[in-house]
Amino acid sequence: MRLQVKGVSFAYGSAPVLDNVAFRVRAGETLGVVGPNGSGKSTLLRCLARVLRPRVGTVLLDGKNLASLRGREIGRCLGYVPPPGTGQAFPCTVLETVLHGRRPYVTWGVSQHDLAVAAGALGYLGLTGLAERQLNELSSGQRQKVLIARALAQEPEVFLLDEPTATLDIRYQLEVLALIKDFVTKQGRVAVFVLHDLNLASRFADRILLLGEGRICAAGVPNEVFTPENVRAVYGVDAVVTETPWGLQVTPVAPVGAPAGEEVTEGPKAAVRP
Ligand SMILES: Nc1ncnc2c1ncn2[C@@H]1O[C@H](COP(=O)(O)OP(=O)(O)OP(=O)(O)O)[C@@H](O)[C@H]1O
Repeated sequence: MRLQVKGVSFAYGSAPVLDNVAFRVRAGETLGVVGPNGSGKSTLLRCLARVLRPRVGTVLLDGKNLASLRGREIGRCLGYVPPPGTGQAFPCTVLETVLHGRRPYVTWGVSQHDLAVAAGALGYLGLTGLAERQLNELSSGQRQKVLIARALAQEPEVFLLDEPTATLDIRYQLEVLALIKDFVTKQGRVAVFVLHDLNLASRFADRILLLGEGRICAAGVPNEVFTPENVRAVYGVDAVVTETPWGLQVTPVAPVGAPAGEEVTEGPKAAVRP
């Protein structure tokens, strides 16, 4: 399954938010969408998830216009996890919520296979012991894991995850992104995730899209995108970028224009101001 975004522009009313955004994600690839607050990341993901309709441009899945998908086909193609804190927690148990991810496949009743897939997703996220708990009685991180488990149970062609790790502890930040990357790579699917953590993005995204004010400022593999110049230009932050065995380490040092006293006085200064 290949995702192709062609010239997408979007405005809330008269306020433009996305301007001519275009990119492709190949089967088996993960794309990390990064950028400052308000740069349009969530809006882009909502356009891909069909929550919003782009004013201009098209989104194609294997050449098929996303706008033409109907009914169950949408659920089989797109697994969308909204950012933490979005919407109400319904009066459902954890298991019921995850089973809801099987809805695009269920014809008459829930099958043993559906139950096994849901149980597997609960197990991956360490939620098995919480299966009978009410969703609205969970912590925000636990609730986020349930929504990720529901997307996993959905086995979609394209995962769309908006800040999936924002409320997760460091263990599950690594586990969730590794799990999705592994699934996508092995099954030839696609994942697009919005992340604020540039280090996680560098580690788990094959390619990066750096958004600034609704436009693509840089795109490519992490080494091409996460340069001190790009971080400075888009975030207004001086940063040190170092290579580690686990991907790039982007260390924000100081906002551009900060008083001299707030800057680092030791370390690889040459990388901060090349
Ligand atoms: N429902 C809405 N109605 C009007 N304007 C909106 C709406 N949602 C978002 N916006 C505006 O659109 C712009 C992009 O918002 P968006 O949520 O896509 O940014 P983001 O990059 O995801 O930001 P953040 O990192 O803060 O989550 C912002 O200026 C925001 O104020």
